[in-house]
Amino acid sequence: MTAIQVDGLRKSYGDFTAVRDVSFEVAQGEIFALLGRNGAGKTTTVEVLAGFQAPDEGTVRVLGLDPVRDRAAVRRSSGIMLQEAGFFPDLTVAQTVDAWRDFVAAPRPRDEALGLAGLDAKAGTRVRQLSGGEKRRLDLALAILSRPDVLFLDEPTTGMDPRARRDTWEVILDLARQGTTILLTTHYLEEAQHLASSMVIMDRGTVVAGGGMAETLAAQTGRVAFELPPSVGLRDLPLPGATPEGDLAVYRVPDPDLAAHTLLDWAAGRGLRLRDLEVRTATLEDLFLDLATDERSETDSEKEVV
Ligand SMILES: Nc1ncnc2c1ncn2[C@@H]1O[C@H](COP(=O)(O)OP(=O)(O)OP(=O)(O)O)[C@@H](O)[C@H]1O
Repeated sequence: MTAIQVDGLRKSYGDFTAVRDVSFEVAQGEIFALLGRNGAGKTTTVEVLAGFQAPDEGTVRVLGLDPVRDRAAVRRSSGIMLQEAGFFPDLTVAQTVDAWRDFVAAPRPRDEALGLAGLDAKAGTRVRQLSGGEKRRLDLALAILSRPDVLFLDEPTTGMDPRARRDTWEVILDLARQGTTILLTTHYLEEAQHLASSMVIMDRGTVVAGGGMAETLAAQTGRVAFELPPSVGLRDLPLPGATPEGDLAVYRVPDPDLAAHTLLDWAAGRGLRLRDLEVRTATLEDLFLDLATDERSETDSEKEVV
């Protein structure tokens, strides 16, 4: 079943169009990543989905409901963790959770929410004494208080140390396993690759890539790089298509393992060593950087025309 549906979304601030013709769907229980550079339109999209802003054009549905028209029902079944939460600095963590519990029907017990967010040890600490990463955890504790069916997480692990980030990933995966649909934005591409089964990449308000995470990455080329042995030229190599990058010969190929085998066999037959050999399947970061490069070359060619 589709939990989140965005179809032809457009949202402007005055003359500036922040989101243009954005469409995607998120299945129930799925973790979906909304990716893009600063200003791409991710937060705007999340705010429309959460009913904080009305779309200018297009249709948005959360659990089949219109977040603006059916605002109360959408609020009841969704949780949201935005980038800047307003806390009362003098309340303790426990008092903050208790205050929020008053606004939620059938909330989780306080200790359960704090436990899930990894904040048990901080219950008695005043909010103003929390670190940046701990504040994000408190945000998460509040967002999951109502056991939401749909959870919007806007950069949920910003400011967390690597351990806390991994712990938070476990919480997010656990929630998804229990059936929660999760839409997250993040600048940590490793995080998106680890958590999400589908994604879209936005740039300047539009979707520039998207689909299933595994399928999208499988369609990307991997990389094989090594230092060219002395007195060997690119043309001597057994596979065509190598490009020079400094001292390295670099292949971008669909099956980097196979290419590496061929190259190693060839080198062994000649008593050569392939120093600094690196064999990598494509990562989300490669895709992201490739898109950025394409865009730069587009801009360059536009400049040439002008
Ligand atoms: N209230 C507003 N008024 C005017 N412009 C806005 C407003 N909110 C956002 N924008 C602009 O809309 C664009 C998209 O912003 P948005 O916050 O959705 O991007 P984002 O992808 O979440 O970026 P980041 O990764 O930096 O959080 C930006 O250029 C931003 O300056």
